[in-house]
Amino acid sequence: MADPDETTTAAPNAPATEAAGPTTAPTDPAPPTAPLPAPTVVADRVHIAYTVPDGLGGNRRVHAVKGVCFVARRGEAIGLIGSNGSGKSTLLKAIAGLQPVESGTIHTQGRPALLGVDAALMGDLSGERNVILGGLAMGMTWSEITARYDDIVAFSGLEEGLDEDLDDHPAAGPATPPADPAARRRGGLSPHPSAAPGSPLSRPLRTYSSGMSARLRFAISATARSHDVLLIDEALATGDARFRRRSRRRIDELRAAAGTVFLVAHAHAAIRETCDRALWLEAGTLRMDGPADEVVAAYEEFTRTGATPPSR
Ligand SMILES: Nc1ncnc2c1ncn2[C@@H]1O[C@H](COP(=O)(O)OP(=O)(O)OP(=O)(O)O)[C@@H](O)[C@H]1O
Repeated sequence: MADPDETTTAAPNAPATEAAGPTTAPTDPAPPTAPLPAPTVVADRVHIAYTVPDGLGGNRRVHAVKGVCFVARRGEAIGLIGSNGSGKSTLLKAIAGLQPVESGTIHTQGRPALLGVDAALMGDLSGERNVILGGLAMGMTWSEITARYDDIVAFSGLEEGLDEDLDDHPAAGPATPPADPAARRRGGLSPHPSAAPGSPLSRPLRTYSSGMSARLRFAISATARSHDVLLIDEALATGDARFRRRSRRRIDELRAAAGTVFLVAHAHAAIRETCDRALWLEAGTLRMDGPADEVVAAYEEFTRTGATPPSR
């Protein structure tokens, strides 16, 4: 809203001739509101249910998402928070088009990409092979993966040392010799990638800490290509502060490229740092939609005291 004081303080600087009569401000003191950025995802009364065996030979319906409505716009980073089993991952999968809705609709603009590599990555395969697998799962072509492989690995930080992010403070030396990119190229990604022996990327994914595999997953999705709608599930939950900063920068870049980012994370710091808006789901229902700080604070209050915000 325009500040009346501010409007009047402009008048003394106006030329005397103009000051004598009714003044016409050179610019409108209350310019028309800028048009809202274009919607990228519109969820309209979305219900999603699973059918699961009831153990008695019949089936039981699990109503995971109940009548959720929201509009996401270009340039937004939206956190999804809520208790375990509240429907966050289900909603994310539905936005990605991987989970049918029972009723209601989800319209998406452009091409949504879920960090769907959770399902696709395989514990017995090396990190390097999982980069390829994850890239394919993200819809990249073979040549796109080859072209971006080094970026993905660099972003993950896995060749720099396991739990160090070397953005700001290079460690004295990595825990294992870094893979020689030239050697890896000689080995080629097709048909058999070959990370240097001893590199974390040569080890099976199941030997990674949860933080390491989270980094790899995030690196695959975030580096893969620019997305109109990027959906990230828990990727930032386990990264250390420096990795989170790097991730946040990347999310900012994606937003600057006019995409929309959805992030599911139990770590509220990640939501606060990364998102400007948050949706709070509880037992499948959208409890609150608003500025990330406010929604996280209300959710934290709820988890402490059971208090819920006034219904919308
Ligand atoms: N494939 C499935 N088959 C049957 N029920 C499912 C399936 N996936 C999720 N559910 C159920 O749907 C509900 C919502 O689950 P969902 O994983 O979406 O919640 P969430 O908020 O992401 O949980 P968390 O925070 O624990 O990851 C839960 O009751 C869950 O048990």
